Amino acid sequence: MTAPRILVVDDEADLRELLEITLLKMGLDVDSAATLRQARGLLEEHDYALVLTDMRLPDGLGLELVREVHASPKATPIAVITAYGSAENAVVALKAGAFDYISKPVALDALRVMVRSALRLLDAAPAQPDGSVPGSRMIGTSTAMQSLRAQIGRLARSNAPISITGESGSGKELAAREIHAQSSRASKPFVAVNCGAIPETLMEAEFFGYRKGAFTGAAEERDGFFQAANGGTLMLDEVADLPLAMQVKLLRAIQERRVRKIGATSEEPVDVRIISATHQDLARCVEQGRFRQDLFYRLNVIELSLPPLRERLDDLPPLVDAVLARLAGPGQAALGPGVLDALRAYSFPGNIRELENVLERALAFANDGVIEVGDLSLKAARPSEAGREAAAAAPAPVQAPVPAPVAEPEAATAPVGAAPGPAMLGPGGLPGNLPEYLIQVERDIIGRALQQTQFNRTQAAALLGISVRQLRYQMQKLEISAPDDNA
Ligand SMILES: Nc1ncnc2c1ncn2[C@@H]1O[C@H](COP(=O)(O)OP(=O)(O)OP(=O)(O)O)[C@@H](O)[C@H]1O
Repeated sequence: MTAPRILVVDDEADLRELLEITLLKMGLDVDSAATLRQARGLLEEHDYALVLTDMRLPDGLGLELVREVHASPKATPIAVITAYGSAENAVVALKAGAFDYISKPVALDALRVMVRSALRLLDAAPAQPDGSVPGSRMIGTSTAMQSLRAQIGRLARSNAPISITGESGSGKELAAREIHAQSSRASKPFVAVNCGAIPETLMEAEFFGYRKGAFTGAAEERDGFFQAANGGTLMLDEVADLPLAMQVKLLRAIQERRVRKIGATSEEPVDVRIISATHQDLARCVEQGRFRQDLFYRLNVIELSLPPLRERLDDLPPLVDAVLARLAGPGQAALGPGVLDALRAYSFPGNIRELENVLERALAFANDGVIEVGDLSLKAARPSEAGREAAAAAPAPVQAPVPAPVAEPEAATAPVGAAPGPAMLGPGGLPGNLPEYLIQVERDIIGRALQQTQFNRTQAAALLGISVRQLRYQMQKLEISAPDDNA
């Protein structure tokens, strides 16, 4: 078997030699070019597992080569070597389709890590003609989904930071998992962090870890999210909720690709691909001074936008089938007449997660596994135009809005917004299980505050006399999520 072949493009003879020797020692074949012209000639003649190019060459910019190689059907990964401190160049190259970048002076360890990562792409499972990938949990064949799949396939072949936007429950985390699973990092961990749910005082320790004895209670050395995701992907969910002080530290970690545990004297290298997600408009957060421009620039290298469910209603039937099969077993549940139309007419502010919750609840009411329109209990909040028409045509019992649980659907989720009922009280009117009862009381109160404020978390927190961060933390803990967030 022939060794994978790498093309090094650099006009500095010393650096070229250093790169050649390092790659040869890794058991790879290496070709070298000192100019764009030579590189183009070699690219026509051979197939490469990776192209590694300097940004400035005597006859043009490495960026031109990035664009050409990225646009070519061979889809060869191409990485750039950037001058020290020129973060802008790195971002421009990643936006143009570079697989990754490495800064000068070239750290050989980091170079080896990057090269191995590119080589793993050679073994990546090829997508089906419709863009789907074996083992994918992502359902849907609508035009929007096809385009999303194609984008995911392309993004999986790069290490560039991605910023995923989309309404709550529209599949941002699933898309991030999919990118990871199709990438050269698939065998390494995928770590998802909800930035809004970590108390501010614990953030640094959670992200970067700590040394034993670094602070009271640090009985053992502990890794943070960065170390846990090393070699893999770190998903920063609800990234807009990061406090400004933490944003500075995060930017440094991303730029330097190194982190320092609390209490440590030295930094350690980390190789992590960052995917961030938010349902907020990050650019607006920057305008409002709530999010740092420089971090936004680093995270937002490539944007992936997820369409809301109501804009891809063609996916509703396969999604419903898949959810019912998962909840009830294959072929064990079905929809009665008019149910699909009623679902189509609903606006699904909580998107696919809400669809899952609606069907789970409906199944509980359904006779013999057949869901009727009346079992759906669709919310009255903000129905779409079509929704209003359908509601007139097929009146379903409409309940007050109920926050949807955030946990995986298979997790047990008590209904929120319902006061703890007499069933929870034992002899003498005392709760038979105090902790359970108190959890239920808290869920009820938070649910009511959210309903009263139309799910505006800032107002709900003010009503309850707690901070928004505390509210988010409690919501996460108690598995409460608002179908739409106005906070
Ligand atoms: N295309 C899809 N096919 C099948 N299931 C999906 C799809 N998209 C999302 N889901 C399911 O919907 C639920 C919500 O998805 P996910 O958690 O990825 O959304 P999210 O946008 O990250 O939500 P949030 O904004 O609350 O963080 C999950 O159970 C997920 O598996």
